[in-house]
Amino acid sequence: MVINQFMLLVLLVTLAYQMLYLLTDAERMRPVMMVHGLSILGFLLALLANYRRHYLSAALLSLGVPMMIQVPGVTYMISADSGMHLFLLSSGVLTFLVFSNQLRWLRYLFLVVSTLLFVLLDSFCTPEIAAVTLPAEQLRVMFLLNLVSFVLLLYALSTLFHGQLILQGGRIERQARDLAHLANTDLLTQLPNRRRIITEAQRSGLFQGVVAIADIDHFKAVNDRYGHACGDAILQKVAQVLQHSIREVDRVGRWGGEEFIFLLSYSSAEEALRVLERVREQVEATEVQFEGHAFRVTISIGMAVMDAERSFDEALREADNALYRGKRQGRNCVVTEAIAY
Ligand SMILES: Nc1nc2c(ncn2[C@@H]2O[C@H](COP(=O)(O)OP(=O)(O)OP(=O)(O)O)[C@@H](O)[C@H]2O)c(=O)[nH]1
Repeated sequence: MVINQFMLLVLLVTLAYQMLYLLTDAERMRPVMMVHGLSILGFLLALLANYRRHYLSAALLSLGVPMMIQVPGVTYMISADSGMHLFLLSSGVLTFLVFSNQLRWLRYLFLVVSTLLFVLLDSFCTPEIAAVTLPAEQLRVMFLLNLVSFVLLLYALSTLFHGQLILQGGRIERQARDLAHLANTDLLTQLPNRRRIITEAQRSGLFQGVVAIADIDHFKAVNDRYGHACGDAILQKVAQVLQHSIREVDRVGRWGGEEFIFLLSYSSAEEALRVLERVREQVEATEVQFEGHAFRVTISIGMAVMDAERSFDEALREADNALYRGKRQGRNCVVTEAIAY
């Protein structure tokens, strides 16, 4: 893509010069026009190679033709006083555009060859031995034009690399965000997964709140009777209900299997119990549609307070014990260490 754009640009500039010489000084500039003609042929071949996906040939032609044929050829014809050979100094930067990292030896080769060529042309191509004799004033104007073009070319290349860097940075940032999302999200329910919840609970430090574990009742029977896909649909629906039944400051995640976990920042256990009781009722009242059938499930919830004296792990153990008791007491209930609703 970049080779194509670069080639088209050089081709257009060369064609423009060719037209200018043809219309103004065709007789005198004939040797230069021959070099340009040869270069145009090379550029067309480079474009063709690129189109046919022969990328190495395209890369070699796209840098080889201007650096090894056009610039040295024209400099030799009209002398180094034209400043044409300055463009050879940009080859070091251009090689990064044309050759991939696997071909970096070609970058060094082009850099060395074009620098040597620059020194040779600058030392030996004087106006006295030039095949085309141009007035000193015209050579001076050409030198200035070539110098400005050379600086603009370097500026354009820096802008291009800078733009590519910004684009790449944005892409890496997006990929990192996507990866973090994938690593922290449960695929089926799209809730935060166990790892995310643990990280958040540990990050909260002396967090005053409630940990609760909710477990779908008799879920194995649903799976066995209606199939795993039906079980998945129920898990997704229950996850939605749980997510919508808590405040933004609270968290609910999938703990694993048919278990969900809550991190609630309520000031008292009674308040948290009221909220969890409402969650339980909402799940009970929700109808899950699957392949034309309607299903209802219930959940049992065990909860425990987490504070400065009771760590997340301890509170989690207690919530698990409470849940176990809730299951034994008949399910579809919210249980703490002391009270069952
Ligand atoms: N469809 C589906 N089923 C799952 C998934 N993860 C776990 N399960 C099933 O959840 C069921 C859990 O069963 P049990 O632990 O025996 O508990 P239960 O049948 O809900 O009974 P109680 O908890 O005592 O009310 C098992 O059949 C698991 O295969 C899942 O991602 N999708």
